[in-house]
Amino acid sequence: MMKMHGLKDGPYWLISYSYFLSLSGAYVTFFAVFGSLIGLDIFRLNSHVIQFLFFFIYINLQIVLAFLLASFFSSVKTASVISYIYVFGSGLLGEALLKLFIEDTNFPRPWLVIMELVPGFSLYRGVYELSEYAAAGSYMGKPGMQWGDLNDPINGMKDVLILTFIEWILLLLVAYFLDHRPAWHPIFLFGILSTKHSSPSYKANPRSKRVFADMAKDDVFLEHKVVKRLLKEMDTRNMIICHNLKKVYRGNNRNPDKLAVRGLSLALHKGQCFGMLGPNGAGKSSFINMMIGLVAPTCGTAYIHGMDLRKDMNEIYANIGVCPQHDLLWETLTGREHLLFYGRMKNLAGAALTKAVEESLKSVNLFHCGFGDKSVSKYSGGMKRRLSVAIALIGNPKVVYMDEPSTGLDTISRNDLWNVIKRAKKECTIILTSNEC
Ligand SMILES: Nc1ncnc2c1ncn2[C@@H]1O[C@H](COP(=O)(O)OP(=O)(O)OP(=O)(O)O)[C@@H](O)[C@H]1O
Repeated sequence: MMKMHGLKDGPYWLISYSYFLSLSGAYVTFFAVFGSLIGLDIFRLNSHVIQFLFFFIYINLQIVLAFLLASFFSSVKTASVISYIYVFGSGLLGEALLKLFIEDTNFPRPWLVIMELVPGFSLYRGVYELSEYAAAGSYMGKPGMQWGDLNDPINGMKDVLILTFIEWILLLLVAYFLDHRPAWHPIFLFGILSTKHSSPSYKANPRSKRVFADMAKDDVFLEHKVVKRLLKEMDTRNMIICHNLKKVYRGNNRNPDKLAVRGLSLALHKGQCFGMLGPNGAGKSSFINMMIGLVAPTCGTAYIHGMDLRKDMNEIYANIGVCPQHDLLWETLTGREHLLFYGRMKNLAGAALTKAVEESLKSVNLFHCGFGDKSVSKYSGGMKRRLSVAIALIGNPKVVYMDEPSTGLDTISRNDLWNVIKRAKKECTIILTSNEC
């Protein structure tokens, strides 16, 4: 969601990574300090440098694994269940299986290293070695594992440190790579093949054909022609051109495929405000979601000021503003803080940012009576909607998408909102949807 407001991949990764690293770092430090204070030998006797290295590398590996999981699972619940199974499973297996193999001197060492490729097992091995050295040190009145002990042939810590470090770097690259999904990635290819496979299975039912026949009015054909001419003349600059944009959701559990957007062609100039009216399920959100890169079109494309939806989404994000169907606001932040945050993402800074935020608050009637400085939890539905519109408009985007901006508003709030939109359309192109005629 942050991406569509202009947050670039690099800062997003850096912020998320730093956040999880500081959280896990604080957690492990607390354990180590608390453990030392209550006299646990494992923390007290072993070299602090080795402990730091081991836990530091391991938490980094754990974060990278979480990033990797996130690119495979779209559902948070599935990802959480899999993570819990993995954590408990690897812990139990470590205790029941790996421990036996570590203590069996006849068990081939290379096999142990292979098993420790599973991060949960390498964690188990590291903790096992630290506790063994601490116990021996305590028994003999000596320190636990020290730097020189890493060369001890029965000490598995050196292997663990090397393995986890290599895995951290490799998996970091894989996670970053998967997040960007280049076209030739095997998983992506599988996606293409399955889409191709499923596309022919889509058959428009006779009823939907009839609907199309009803809708295929002269102005629709005219718009198709205009788009074709513009594309032929390569005149896509300063315009929004949708060319035969289509969305089919693949059916699952024996449900048929669902045609949500049927080959939409459209040409819009700067200063135009294009409204899409239609009942629930007409495909309005699917169209907006394709235009803001949330879902990929099944076929067709769109050009936003010459940038192709299929290839230039990152550049497009920097030029669009989005007011989603449901307000995505932080209840604890004020309206001003929201606008400062999103303004910075649109590359505004210093006096320009302060001015833009003030003007923005005034334009949506949140400036007077100090509402801009109250937390969003105190806002009414209409005020939240107006703030979402202000967020979409900040930073002078070239195109603004608003998905049902007036839903749930009373007549006065709705009039206020239309006035805001009317003023804004002088500077940009606005595409909005509504199910109220
Ligand atoms: N992810 C999805 N998977 C399958 N079908 C979907 C998906 N998203 C939307 N649809 C279906 O596509 C059709 C169009 O949905 P869409 O949300 O685009 O319509 P809408 O006009 O925006 O309606 P609403 O105002 O209720 O949001 C609907 O029949 C909907 O059930």
